[in-house]
Amino acid sequence: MKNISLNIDKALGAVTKEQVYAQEAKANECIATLHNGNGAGNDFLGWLHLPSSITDAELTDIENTANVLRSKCEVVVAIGIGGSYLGTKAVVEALNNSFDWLQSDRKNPVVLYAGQNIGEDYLYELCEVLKGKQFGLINISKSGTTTEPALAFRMLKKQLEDAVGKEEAKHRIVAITDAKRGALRTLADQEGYKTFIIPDNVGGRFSVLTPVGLLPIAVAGISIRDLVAGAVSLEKATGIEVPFAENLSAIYAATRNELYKSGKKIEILANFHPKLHYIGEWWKQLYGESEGKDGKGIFPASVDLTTDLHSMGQWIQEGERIIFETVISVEEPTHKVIVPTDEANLDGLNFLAGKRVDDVNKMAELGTQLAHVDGGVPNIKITMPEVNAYYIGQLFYFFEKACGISGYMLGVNPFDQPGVEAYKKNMFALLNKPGYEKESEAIRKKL
Ligand SMILES: O=P(O)(O)OC[C@H]1O[C@H](O)[C@H](O)[C@@H](O)[C@@H]1O
Repeated sequence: MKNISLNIDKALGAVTKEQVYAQEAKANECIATLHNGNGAGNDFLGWLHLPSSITDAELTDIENTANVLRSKCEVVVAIGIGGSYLGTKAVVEALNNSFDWLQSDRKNPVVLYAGQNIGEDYLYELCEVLKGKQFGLINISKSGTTTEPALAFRMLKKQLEDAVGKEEAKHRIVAITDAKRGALRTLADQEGYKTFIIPDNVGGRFSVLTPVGLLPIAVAGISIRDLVAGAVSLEKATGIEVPFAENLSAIYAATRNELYKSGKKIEILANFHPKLHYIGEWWKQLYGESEGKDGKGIFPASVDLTTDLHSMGQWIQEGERIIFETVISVEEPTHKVIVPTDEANLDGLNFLAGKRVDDVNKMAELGTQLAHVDGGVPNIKITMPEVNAYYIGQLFYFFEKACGISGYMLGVNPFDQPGVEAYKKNMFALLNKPGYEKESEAIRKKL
Protein backbone atom coordinates (compact mmCIF):
# COMPACT_ATOMS: atom_id res chain seq x y z
CA MET A 1 0.00 0.00 0.00
CA LYS A 2 1.18 3.51 -0.80
CA ASN A 3 0.53 6.48 1.48
CA ILE A 4 -0.90 9.92 1.09
CA SER A 5 1.91 12.46 0.75
CA LEU A 6 2.51 16.16 1.32
CA ASN A 7 4.45 18.66 -0.76
CA ILE A 8 5.00 22.23 0.44
CA ASP A 9 7.50 23.31 -2.26
CA LYS A 10 5.01 25.59 -3.98
CA ALA A 11 4.01 27.20 -0.69
CA LEU A 12 7.49 28.55 -0.27
CA GLY A 13 7.89 32.14 -1.27
CA ALA A 14 5.51 33.81 1.13
CA VAL A 15 7.43 31.85 3.77
CA THR A 16 10.75 30.07 3.48
CA LYS A 17 11.61 26.46 4.11
CA GLU A 18 13.87 27.67 6.93
CA GLN A 19 10.92 29.42 8.57
CA VAL A 20 8.83 26.25 8.40
CA TYR A 21 11.63 24.06 9.72
CA ALA A 22 12.39 26.61 12.43
CA GLN A 23 9.03 25.51 13.86
CA GLU A 24 10.37 22.01 14.51
CA ALA A 25 10.90 22.50 18.25
CA LYS A 26 7.52 24.19 18.68
CA ALA A 27 5.75 21.47 16.68
CA ASN A 28 7.46 18.73 18.66
CA GLU A 29 6.46 20.47 21.87
CA CYS A 30 2.83 20.56 20.68
CA ILE A 31 2.95 16.88 19.70
CA ALA A 32 4.34 16.05 23.14
CA THR A 33 1.57 18.10 24.75
CA LEU A 34 -1.00 16.09 22.79
CA HIS A 35 0.60 12.76 23.65
CA ASN A 36 1.21 13.62 27.30
CA GLY A 37 -2.31 14.98 27.60
CA ASN A 38 -1.23 18.08 29.50
CA GLY A 39 -2.56 20.83 27.24
CA ALA A 40 -5.81 22.76 26.94
CA GLY A 41 -8.81 20.57 26.17
CA ASN A 42 -6.96 17.45 27.30
CA ASP A 43 -10.23 15.74 28.23
CA PHE A 44 -10.96 15.50 24.47
CA LEU A 45 -7.95 13.54 23.27
CA GLY A 46 -9.73 10.24 22.68
CA TRP A 47 -9.24 10.58 18.93
CA LEU A 48 -5.43 10.45 19.26
CA HIS A 49 -5.14 6.68 19.63
CA LEU A 50 -8.65 5.88 18.50
CA PRO A 51 -7.84 4.08 15.22
CA SER A 52 -5.40 1.61 16.81
CA SER A 53 -7.69 0.98 19.77
CA ILE A 54 -10.76 -0.05 17.79
CA THR A 55 -11.22 -3.77 18.40
CA ASP A 56 -12.34 -6.47 16.01
CA ALA A 57 -15.35 -7.09 18.27
CA GLU A 58 -16.41 -3.44 17.99
CA LEU A 59 -16.15 -3.52 14.22
CA THR A 60 -18.11 -6.78 14.09
CA ASP A 61 -20.86 -5.33 16.30
CA ILE A 62 -21.13 -2.31 13.98
CA GLU A 63 -21.14 -4.52 10.87
CA ASN A 64 -23.81 -6.81 12.33
CA THR A 65 -26.03 -3.86 13.18
CA ALA A 66 -25.46 -2.41 9.72
CA ASN A 67 -26.45 -5.75 8.22
CA VAL A 68 -29.76 -5.75 10.11
CA LEU A 69 -30.56 -2.30 8.67
CA ARG A 70 -29.29 -3.35 5.24
CA SER A 71 -31.54 -6.40 5.21
CA LYS A 72 -34.67 -4.51 6.30
CA CYS A 73 -34.33 -1.14 4.59
CA GLU A 74 -34.19 0.37 1.11
CA VAL A 75 -33.36 3.72 2.67
CA VAL A 76 -31.52 4.51 5.88
CA VAL A 77 -31.70 8.07 7.14
CA ALA A 78 -28.63 9.21 9.08
CA ILE A 79 -29.84 11.94 11.42
CA GLY A 80 -27.20 14.31 12.75
CA ILE A 81 -25.44 17.62 12.25
CA GLY A 82 -21.82 18.84 12.31
CA GLY A 83 -19.50 16.10 13.45
CA SER A 84 -22.44 13.72 13.67
CA TYR A 85 -22.98 13.97 9.92
CA LEU A 86 -20.11 15.40 7.87
CA GLY A 87 -17.66 12.49 8.15
CA THR A 88 -20.24 9.98 6.96
CA LYS A 89 -21.34 12.18 4.11
CA ALA A 90 -17.70 12.75 3.10
CA VAL A 91 -16.99 9.03 2.86
CA VAL A 92 -20.28 8.00 1.27
CA GLU A 93 -20.13 10.74 -1.38
CA ALA A 94 -16.49 9.96 -2.15
CA LEU A 95 -17.03 6.24 -2.59
CA ASN A 96 -20.57 5.84 -3.89
CA ASN A 97 -21.43 6.14 -7.54
CA SER A 98 -22.03 9.82 -8.34
CA PHE A 99 -25.49 8.87 -9.63
CA ASP A 100 -26.22 6.43 -6.87
CA TRP A 101 -29.92 7.20 -6.59
CA LEU A 102 -30.48 6.28 -10.27
CA GLN A 103 -28.92 2.85 -10.03
CA SER A 104 -31.61 0.21 -10.48
CA ASP A 105 -29.59 -2.87 -9.50
CA ARG A 106 -28.86 -1.73 -5.95
CA LYS A 107 -26.81 -3.78 -3.51
CA ASN A 108 -26.89 -1.18 -0.73
CA PRO A 109 -29.61 0.91 0.85
CA VAL A 110 -29.69 4.58 -0.12
CA VAL A 111 -28.29 6.67 2.74
CA LEU A 112 -30.14 9.94 3.17
CA TYR A 113 -29.53 12.67 5.72
CA ALA A 114 -31.74 14.61 8.11
CA GLY A 115 -31.25 16.90 11.06
CA GLN A 116 -28.41 18.77 9.33
CA ASN A 117 -30.69 21.78 8.78
CA ILE A 118 -34.08 23.10 9.85
CA GLY A 119 -35.43 23.40 6.32
CA GLU A 120 -39.17 22.81 6.35
CA ASP A 121 -39.27 21.97 2.66
CA TYR A 122 -36.33 19.60 3.06
CA LEU A 123 -38.13 17.72 5.83
CA TYR A 124 -41.42 17.72 3.93
CA GLU A 125 -39.80 16.28 0.83
CA LEU A 126 -37.85 13.72 2.84
CA CYS A 127 -41.01 12.52 4.60
CA GLU A 128 -42.81 12.34 1.24
CA VAL A 129 -40.04 10.34 -0.41
CA LEU A 130 -40.02 7.87 2.48
CA LYS A 131 -43.74 7.13 2.12
CA GLY A 132 -44.22 3.54 0.97
CA LYS A 133 -40.48 2.80 1.34
CA GLN A 134 -38.85 0.42 3.79
CA PHE A 135 -36.69 2.71 5.84
CA GLY A 136 -34.64 2.86 9.02
CA LEU A 137 -33.10 5.58 11.15
CA ILE A 138 -29.70 6.14 12.71
CA ASN A 139 -30.05 8.96 15.18
CA ILE A 140 -26.67 10.46 16.00
CA SER A 141 -25.95 13.14 18.57
CA LYS A 142 -22.96 13.29 20.87
CA SER A 143 -24.66 15.66 23.30
CA GLY A 144 -28.07 14.16 22.66
CA THR A 145 -29.60 17.61 22.96
CA THR A 146 -29.02 19.25 19.57
CA THR A 147 -32.22 20.81 18.24
CA GLU A 148 -31.85 20.10 14.52
CA PRO A 149 -31.49 16.30 14.72
CA ALA A 150 -33.96 16.05 17.63
CA LEU A 151 -36.62 17.79 15.55
CA ALA A 152 -36.00 15.59 12.52
CA PHE A 153 -36.01 12.43 14.64
CA ARG A 154 -39.31 13.35 16.28
CA MET A 155 -40.95 13.51 12.85
CA LEU A 156 -39.27 10.51 11.26
CA LYS A 157 -39.77 8.29 14.30
CA LYS A 158 -43.50 8.97 14.18
CA GLN A 159 -43.65 8.29 10.46
CA LEU A 160 -41.75 5.01 10.89
CA GLU A 161 -43.93 3.88 13.79
CA ASP A 162 -47.09 4.75 11.86
CA ALA A 163 -45.81 2.78 8.87
CA VAL A 164 -44.48 -0.40 10.49
CA GLY A 165 -45.72 -0.31 14.08
CA LYS A 166 -43.86 0.58 17.25
CA GLU A 167 -42.36 -2.87 17.74
CA GLU A 168 -40.81 -3.20 14.28
CA ALA A 169 -39.69 0.44 14.39
CA LYS A 170 -37.50 -0.44 17.38
CA HIS A 171 -35.55 -2.85 15.20
CA ARG A 172 -35.00 -0.20 12.56
CA ILE A 173 -33.80 2.59 14.83
CA VAL A 174 -30.28 2.84 16.16
CA ALA A 175 -29.13 5.62 18.48
CA ILE A 176 -25.53 6.78 18.75
CA THR A 177 -24.94 9.08 21.69
CA ASP A 178 -23.30 9.65 25.06
CA ALA A 179 -23.08 6.71 27.47
CA LYS A 180 -25.17 8.38 30.16
CA ARG A 181 -26.22 11.95 29.41
CA GLY A 182 -28.64 13.70 27.10
CA ALA A 183 -32.21 13.41 25.93
CA LEU A 184 -31.31 10.91 23.21
CA ARG A 185 -29.77 8.55 25.79
CA THR A 186 -32.95 8.70 27.91
CA LEU A 187 -35.17 8.17 24.88
CA ALA A 188 -33.08 5.29 23.50
CA ASP A 189 -33.01 3.51 26.85
CA GLN A 190 -36.74 3.95 27.35
CA GLU A 191 -37.62 2.76 23.87
CA GLY A 192 -35.08 -0.07 23.93
CA TYR A 193 -33.18 0.90 20.79
CA LYS A 194 -29.85 -0.63 19.89
CA THR A 195 -27.29 2.00 20.89
CA PHE A 196 -23.65 2.76 20.33
CA ILE A 197 -21.61 5.03 22.57
CA ILE A 198 -19.61 8.07 21.53
CA PRO A 199 -16.73 8.15 23.98
CA ASP A 200 -16.75 11.15 26.32
CA ASN A 201 -13.24 12.12 25.26
CA VAL A 202 -13.94 12.28 21.52
CA GLY A 203 -15.41 15.60 20.34
CA GLY A 204 -17.99 15.63 17.56
CA ARG A 205 -15.66 16.84 14.81
CA PHE A 206 -13.13 14.11 15.69
CA SER A 207 -15.75 11.34 15.84
CA VAL A 208 -15.89 9.96 12.30
CA LEU A 209 -13.98 6.82 13.30
CA THR A 210 -16.36 6.04 16.17
CA PRO A 211 -19.77 4.44 15.48
CA VAL A 212 -20.92 7.98 14.53
CA GLY A 213 -19.30 7.51 11.13
CA LEU A 214 -18.63 3.80 11.06
CA LEU A 215 -22.25 2.60 11.33
CA PRO A 216 -23.81 4.65 8.52
CA ILE A 217 -20.71 4.11 6.37
CA ALA A 218 -21.05 0.34 6.87
CA VAL A 219 -24.75 0.59 6.02
CA ALA A 220 -23.72 2.17 2.71
CA GLY A 221 -21.70 -0.98 1.96
CA ILE A 222 -18.28 0.60 2.42
CA SER A 223 -15.46 -1.27 4.18
CA ILE A 224 -15.03 0.29 7.61
CA ARG A 225 -12.09 -2.05 8.16
CA ASP A 226 -10.20 -0.42 5.28
CA LEU A 227 -11.12 3.04 6.56
CA VAL A 228 -9.82 2.23 10.05
CA ALA A 229 -6.71 0.49 8.65
CA GLY A 230 -5.85 3.65 6.73
CA ALA A 231 -6.25 5.75 9.87
CA VAL A 232 -4.12 3.30 11.89
CA SER A 233 -1.30 3.62 9.36
CA LEU A 234 -1.32 7.42 9.67
CA GLU A 235 -1.58 7.23 13.46
CA LYS A 236 1.76 5.38 13.29
CA ALA A 237 3.23 7.65 10.62
CA THR A 238 2.53 10.78 12.68
CA GLY A 239 3.43 9.32 16.09
CA ILE A 240 5.49 11.08 18.74
CA GLU A 241 8.67 9.21 17.79
CA VAL A 242 8.48 10.27 14.13
CA PRO A 243 10.99 13.04 13.29
CA PHE A 244 9.50 16.41 12.31
CA ALA A 245 10.76 16.23 8.71
CA GLU A 246 8.93 12.91 8.20
CA ASN A 247 5.76 13.80 10.07
CA LEU A 248 3.22 14.99 7.47
CA SER A 249 0.85 16.38 10.06
CA ALA A 250 3.59 18.37 11.78
CA ILE A 251 4.89 19.84 8.51
CA TYR A 252 1.39 20.77 7.40
CA ALA A 253 0.63 22.39 10.77
CA ALA A 254 3.91 24.32 10.77
CA THR A 255 3.50 25.50 7.17
CA ARG A 256 -0.05 26.76 7.59
CA ASN A 257 0.86 28.57 10.81
CA GLU A 258 3.82 30.28 9.16
CA LEU A 259 1.59 31.28 6.24
CA TYR A 260 -0.95 32.65 8.71
CA LYS A 261 1.72 34.72 10.45
CA SER A 262 2.74 36.11 7.04
CA GLY A 263 -0.79 37.46 6.52
CA LYS A 264 -2.48 34.52 4.77
CA LYS A 265 -5.70 34.46 6.76
CA ILE A 266 -7.74 32.11 4.58
CA GLU A 267 -6.94 28.55 3.60
CA ILE A 268 -8.82 27.18 0.63
CA LEU A 269 -9.02 23.41 0.46
CA ALA A 270 -9.33 22.53 -3.22
CA ASN A 271 -9.98 19.27 -5.01
CA PHE A 272 -9.97 18.32 -8.67
CA HIS A 273 -12.19 15.32 -7.97
CA PRO A 274 -15.84 16.27 -7.51
CA LYS A 275 -16.53 13.32 -5.24
CA LEU A 276 -14.30 14.92 -2.59
CA HIS A 277 -16.62 17.88 -2.09
CA TYR A 278 -17.75 16.74 1.36
CA ILE A 279 -14.20 16.00 2.49
CA GLY A 280 -13.89 19.78 2.21
CA GLU A 281 -17.04 20.27 4.29
CA TRP A 282 -15.78 17.87 6.96
CA TRP A 283 -12.37 19.60 6.99
CA LYS A 284 -14.00 23.04 7.37
CA GLN A 285 -15.75 22.00 10.57
CA LEU A 286 -12.58 20.35 11.90
CA TYR A 287 -10.42 23.43 11.42
CA GLY A 288 -13.09 26.11 11.81
CA GLU A 289 -14.33 24.95 15.21
CA SER A 290 -10.86 24.01 16.41
CA GLU A 291 -9.02 27.21 15.55
CA GLY A 292 -11.54 30.01 15.09
CA LYS A 293 -11.54 31.51 18.59
CA ASP A 294 -9.97 34.15 20.80
CA GLY A 295 -10.03 36.52 17.80
CA LYS A 296 -7.65 34.19 15.93
CA GLY A 297 -7.57 31.41 13.38
CA ILE A 298 -7.28 30.73 9.66
CA PHE A 299 -10.68 30.88 7.95
CA PRO A 300 -11.18 27.48 6.27
CA ALA A 301 -12.84 27.65 2.86
CA SER A 302 -13.17 25.07 0.10
CA VAL A 303 -13.63 24.86 -3.65
CA ASP A 304 -14.28 22.11 -6.18
CA LEU A 305 -12.12 22.51 -9.26
CA THR A 306 -12.23 22.97 -12.12
CA THR A 307 -15.91 23.77 -11.44
CA ASP A 308 -15.24 26.78 -9.21
CA LEU A 309 -12.47 28.13 -11.43
CA HIS A 310 -15.41 29.41 -13.45
CA SER A 311 -16.87 31.23 -10.46
CA MET A 312 -14.27 31.74 -7.72
CA GLY A 313 -11.24 31.49 -10.00
CA GLN A 314 -11.04 35.23 -10.59
CA TRP A 315 -10.98 36.02 -6.88
CA ILE A 316 -8.39 33.37 -6.13
CA GLN A 317 -6.16 34.60 -8.97
CA GLU A 318 -6.39 38.34 -8.38
CA GLY A 319 -8.35 39.17 -5.22
CA GLU A 320 -6.90 40.30 -1.90
CA ARG A 321 -3.66 38.36 -1.25
CA ILE A 322 -4.71 36.87 2.07
CA ILE A 323 -5.24 33.30 0.87
CA PHE A 324 -3.31 30.11 0.43
CA GLU A 325 -4.48 26.92 -1.13
CA THR A 326 -4.23 23.28 -0.06
CA VAL A 327 -4.98 20.97 -2.94
CA ILE A 328 -6.00 17.35 -2.54
CA SER A 329 -4.69 15.71 -5.68
CA VAL A 330 -5.84 12.22 -6.66
CA GLU A 331 -3.16 10.28 -8.52
CA GLU A 332 -5.30 7.67 -10.22
CA PRO A 333 -9.06 7.81 -10.84
CA THR A 334 -11.04 4.59 -10.42
CA HIS A 335 -12.18 4.47 -14.06
CA LYS A 336 -10.63 5.23 -17.46
CA VAL A 337 -12.40 7.40 -20.04
CA ILE A 338 -10.73 8.13 -23.38
CA VAL A 339 -11.57 11.24 -25.43
CA PRO A 340 -12.94 10.05 -28.80
CA THR A 341 -11.88 11.31 -32.24
CA ASP A 342 -14.51 13.30 -34.10
CA GLU A 343 -14.18 13.50 -37.88
CA ALA A 344 -15.71 16.95 -38.22
CA ASN A 345 -13.74 18.27 -35.22
CA LEU A 346 -16.05 21.27 -35.02
CA ASP A 347 -15.17 21.78 -31.36
CA GLY A 348 -11.45 21.71 -32.26
CA LEU A 349 -10.76 19.10 -29.59
CA ASN A 350 -9.18 16.40 -31.73
CA PHE A 351 -5.81 17.33 -30.27
CA LEU A 352 -7.09 15.60 -27.14
CA ALA A 353 -8.34 12.47 -28.90
CA GLY A 354 -6.90 9.29 -27.44
CA LYS A 355 -6.01 11.01 -24.17
CA ARG A 356 -7.72 10.17 -20.89
CA VAL A 357 -10.11 12.72 -19.42
CA ASP A 358 -7.83 12.62 -16.40
CA ASP A 359 -4.88 13.75 -18.57
CA VAL A 360 -6.87 16.89 -19.27
CA ASN A 361 -7.82 17.25 -15.60
CA LYS A 362 -4.22 16.81 -14.48
CA MET A 363 -3.01 19.55 -16.84
CA ALA A 364 -5.81 21.79 -15.56
CA GLU A 365 -4.58 21.03 -12.05
CA LEU A 366 -0.94 21.78 -12.87
CA GLY A 367 -1.86 24.88 -14.86
CA THR A 368 -3.98 26.12 -11.96
CA GLN A 369 -1.25 25.50 -9.42
CA LEU A 370 1.30 27.43 -11.49
CA ALA A 371 -1.15 30.27 -12.20
CA HIS A 372 -2.16 30.60 -8.55
CA VAL A 373 1.43 30.49 -7.30
CA ASP A 374 2.32 33.17 -9.90
CA GLY A 375 -0.65 35.15 -8.63
CA GLY A 376 0.69 35.12 -5.07
CA VAL A 377 -1.27 32.17 -3.67
CA PRO A 378 1.01 29.71 -1.87
CA ASN A 379 0.11 26.12 -2.66
CA ILE A 380 0.30 23.05 -0.42
CA LYS A 381 -0.31 19.74 -2.17
CA ILE A 382 -1.64 16.57 -0.59
CA THR A 383 -1.55 13.58 -2.91
CA MET A 384 -3.91 10.64 -2.52
CA PRO A 385 -2.89 7.59 -4.58
CA GLU A 386 -6.56 6.86 -5.30
CA VAL A 387 -9.96 7.50 -3.75
CA ASN A 388 -10.69 4.47 -1.58
CA ALA A 389 -11.64 3.86 2.05
CA TYR A 390 -8.04 3.22 3.10
CA TYR A 391 -6.71 6.53 1.81
CA ILE A 392 -9.70 8.45 3.13
CA GLY A 393 -8.92 6.92 6.54
CA GLN A 394 -5.35 8.20 6.14
CA LEU A 395 -6.58 11.63 5.16
CA PHE A 396 -8.93 11.85 8.16
CA TYR A 397 -6.23 11.02 10.67
CA PHE A 398 -3.63 13.19 8.91
CA PHE A 399 -5.92 16.22 9.20
CA GLU A 400 -7.03 15.44 12.77
CA LYS A 401 -3.46 15.12 14.03
CA ALA A 402 -2.38 18.25 12.15
CA CYS A 403 -5.36 20.10 13.62
CA GLY A 404 -4.38 19.26 17.19
CA ILE A 405 -0.78 20.34 16.56
CA SER A 406 -1.83 23.45 14.64
CA GLY A 407 -4.29 24.59 17.31
CA TYR A 408 -1.63 24.32 20.00
CA MET A 409 0.87 26.15 17.77
CA LEU A 410 -1.69 28.92 17.38
CA GLY A 411 -2.17 29.06 21.13
CA VAL A 412 -5.84 28.11 21.34
CA ASN A 413 -7.73 25.19 22.85
CA PRO A 414 -8.46 23.20 19.68
CA PHE A 415 -11.00 20.96 21.39
CA ASP A 416 -13.78 23.28 22.49
CA GLN A 417 -16.33 25.36 20.56
CA PRO A 418 -17.89 27.86 22.99
CA GLY A 419 -18.89 30.24 20.20
CA VAL A 420 -21.41 27.80 18.78
CA GLU A 421 -23.69 28.37 21.78
CA ALA A 422 -24.43 32.03 20.94
CA TYR A 423 -26.95 31.34 18.18
CA LYS A 424 -28.54 28.54 20.16
CA LYS A 425 -29.15 30.81 23.14
CA ASN A 426 -30.77 33.45 20.93
CA MET A 427 -32.87 30.89 19.08
CA PHE A 428 -34.20 29.40 22.32
CA ALA A 429 -34.88 32.88 23.70
CA LEU A 430 -36.79 33.83 20.54
CA LEU A 431 -38.75 30.56 20.66
CA ASN A 432 -39.63 31.11 24.35
CA LYS A 433 -38.03 27.87 25.47
CA PRO A 434 -38.86 27.24 29.14
CA GLY A 435 -35.90 28.32 31.25
CA TYR A 436 -34.98 31.12 28.86
CA GLU A 437 -37.44 33.73 30.21
CA LYS A 438 -34.77 36.31 31.07
CA GLU A 439 -33.01 35.88 27.73
CA SER A 440 -36.35 36.15 25.92
CA GLU A 441 -37.09 39.43 27.59
CA ALA A 442 -33.61 40.80 26.84
CA ILE A 443 -33.55 39.74 23.22
CA ARG A 444 -36.95 41.23 22.44
CA LYS A 445 -35.57 44.64 23.36
CA LYS A 446 -33.01 44.29 20.58
CA LEU A 447 -35.59 43.65 17.86
O1 LIG B 1 -23.47 15.47 17.99
P1 LIG B 1 -24.14 16.67 18.59
O2 LIG B 1 -23.92 16.78 20.06
O3 LIG B 1 -25.60 16.70 18.23
O4 LIG B 1 -23.47 17.96 17.99
C1 LIG B 1 -23.49 18.26 16.63
C2 LIG B 1 -22.64 19.48 16.34
O5 LIG B 1 -23.24 20.64 16.85
C3 LIG B 1 -22.65 21.40 17.88
O6 LIG B 1 -23.32 22.58 18.03
C4 LIG B 1 -21.16 21.59 17.72
O7 LIG B 1 -20.79 22.87 17.33
C5 LIG B 1 -20.50 20.62 16.79
O8 LIG B 1 -19.17 20.44 17.18
C6 LIG B 1 -21.21 19.29 16.79
O9 LIG B 1 -20.55 18.39 15.94
